[in-house]
Amino acid sequence: MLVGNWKMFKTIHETRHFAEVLGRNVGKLSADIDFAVCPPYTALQVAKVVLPAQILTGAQNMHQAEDGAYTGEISASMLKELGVTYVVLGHSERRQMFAETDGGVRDKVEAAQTAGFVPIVCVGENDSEREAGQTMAVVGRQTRIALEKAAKDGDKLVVAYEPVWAIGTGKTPSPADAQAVIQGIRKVVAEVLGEDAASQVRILYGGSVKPGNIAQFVSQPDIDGALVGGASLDPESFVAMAQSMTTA
Ligand SMILES: O=C[C@H](O)COP(=O)(O)O
Repeated sequence: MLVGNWKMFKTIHETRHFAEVLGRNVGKLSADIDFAVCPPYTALQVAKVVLPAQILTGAQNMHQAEDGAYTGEISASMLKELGVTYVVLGHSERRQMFAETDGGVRDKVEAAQTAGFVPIVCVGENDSEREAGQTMAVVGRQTRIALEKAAKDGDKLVVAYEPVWAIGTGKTPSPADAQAVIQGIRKVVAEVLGEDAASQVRILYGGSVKPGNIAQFVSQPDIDGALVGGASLDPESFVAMAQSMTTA
């Protein structure tokens, strides 16, 4: 699975251009890979209309309430109308800069699944937690709490392991280190949701993924794909990553 998280980049006009370029390159995309892009809310509609059908869309966040006085927030029913398939939840930028909590992510996961979306739950340790040897404790806690109210169906869930220190920095863990953490996350999914869900759930790696390094991550046995920020903004780079995955 290859997911582009565009963060606060791309206008409607820029999204249309990306989608048109991908449309011209659709023959290069393997049918064996699930593709998605997660544009800003304002560009979700044009992305859905112009992207090739093989590329699904995702939102970058969602409020857990059905509606209400929540200035600046967006609900599941609003995203439904936009044809969204996935919702990224608990991204470290939301945890760090917008005070998202483990319990809040758990409530959003439940609300997103109830609405029929597949949540992409992000977990990851920061630099000091890593240096203190707390990586598995942190991602284990984040995963366990996020899934407390989740469906026991691995097809309805994606988890993304994104070490905070690797996001947008050009630094990455070794593929073996990423594999070890993701294997640990899969064990936590098994504890919370059962073995069947753990074997079905897709667990992605994210953090400074590029066309030149994606193959070494997705060729690891427990890594089912990548959640990509910066390198997903350029359509040629998106296609190059898809092609590297095919040969991995
Ligand atoms: O959601 C995506 C991640 O934050 C990774 O971002 P990056 O590929 O720019 O490091």
